[in-house]
Amino acid sequence: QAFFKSVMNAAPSSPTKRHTKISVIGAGNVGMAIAQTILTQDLTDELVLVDAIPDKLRGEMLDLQHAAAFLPRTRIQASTDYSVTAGSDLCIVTAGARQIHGESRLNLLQRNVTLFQKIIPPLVRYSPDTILLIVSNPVDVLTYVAWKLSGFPSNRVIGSGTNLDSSRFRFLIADHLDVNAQDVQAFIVGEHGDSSVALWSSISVGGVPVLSFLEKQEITYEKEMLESIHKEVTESAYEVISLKGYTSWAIGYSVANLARSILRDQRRVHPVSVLAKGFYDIDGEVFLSLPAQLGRGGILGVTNVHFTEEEKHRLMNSATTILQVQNQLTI
Ligand SMILES: NC(=O)c1ccc[n+]([C@@H]2O[C@H](COP(=O)([O-])OP(=O)(O)OC[C@H]3O[C@@H](n4cnc5c(N)ncnc54)[C@H](O)[C@@H]3O)[C@@H](O)[C@H]2O)c1
Ligand SMILES: O=C1C[C@](c2ccsc2)(c2cccc(Nc3ccc(F)cc3)n2)NC(=O)[C@H]1Sc1ccccc1Cl
Repeated sequence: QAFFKSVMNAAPSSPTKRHTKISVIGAGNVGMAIAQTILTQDLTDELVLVDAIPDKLRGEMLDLQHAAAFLPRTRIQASTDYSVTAGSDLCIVTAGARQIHGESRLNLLQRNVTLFQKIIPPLVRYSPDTILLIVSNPVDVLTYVAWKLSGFPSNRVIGSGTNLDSSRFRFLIADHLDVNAQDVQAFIVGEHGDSSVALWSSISVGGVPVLSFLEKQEITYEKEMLESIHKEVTESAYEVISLKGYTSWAIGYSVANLARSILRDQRRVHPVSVLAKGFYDIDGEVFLSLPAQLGRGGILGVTNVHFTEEEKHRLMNSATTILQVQNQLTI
């Protein structure tokens, strides 16, 4: 029998709310942290998990479904068959091969390119209008690979880039100054990881730029303090790896934050990996992180932020290095 008596003239569920579907490819440490955060924050109507290992995939799906009593209603599916991703608004790619002990980064990269050759075409085939958000490392090169394999316009291919680097940077600055990290704005740009570039002019606390209004000697101290904090961003990543073997929670929250800006058309500015060709004298087809506005159409624009000559030089170096790596790939 009906559980509820039908109510006369009950309004249909709001016809205006757009149905959203997110697919997460790779149900590992990172993919599951992203999936869990998306569910907790009620970011989608449908969540799909794809992986190459069927038992792990079904186990993760059942375990998340069993939390339904504590979560906003979300349809959760999982399959090794990419048809389950059909009609996705956003596809988040975290699939990656694990580094074999002693394996070169280039060899690992080529193995990940081979993985992408199997992952990207079916995602595109089943969701031709989707936005691709790449997390797998090396993320800047793999975002370029996804763009090439997808044939999508570059505004619909985004790399998480230095989004995690910047959020760690914001935490460390906030911790140093004993303020709330949400009141710290700071952009790390360029290449994700060890060679990233901290944009000093972008750092502000409670809307007050850190380096302005300081006397010259104070600026020197502040810059040395910020340089050491920037170095600690990388050191803390390696520390987490050495302590727990992987990272998950920070990348989970940072990527879910990108998904929110995209799917809710927030038009917020995030440091993410975009096709940098044409910006700051970069003329190669290379993806690097720049402060970019995110919305329902993906990358809506790239901010015209001021770079010092040194920052431009370091960005150019990263572009050259990445282009050299890309030229050695078979895509
Ligand atoms: N960009 C960043 O800031 C950032 C941060 C942390 C980790 N990462 C990267 O995220 C990636 C995943 O990290 P992890 O800790 O989750 O690794 P993991 O090994 O736990 O998960 C990777 C998953 O990919 C799956 N997979 C492999 N081949 C596949 C295929 N063909 N189709 C679908 N799934 C496939 C594996 O089965 C595994 O479950 C790594 O490349 C890592 O470097 C990036
Ligand atoms: O990019 C990663 C992947 C990594 C990591 C940690 C130290 S070096 C890389 C991570 C976690 C688990 C697996 C892997 N594998 C992997 C790493 C690099 C690569 F090129 C391919 C695979 N990486 N974990 C992380 O938190 C991030 S963020 C980070 C890493 C270095 C400097 C600065 C930052 Cl903010």
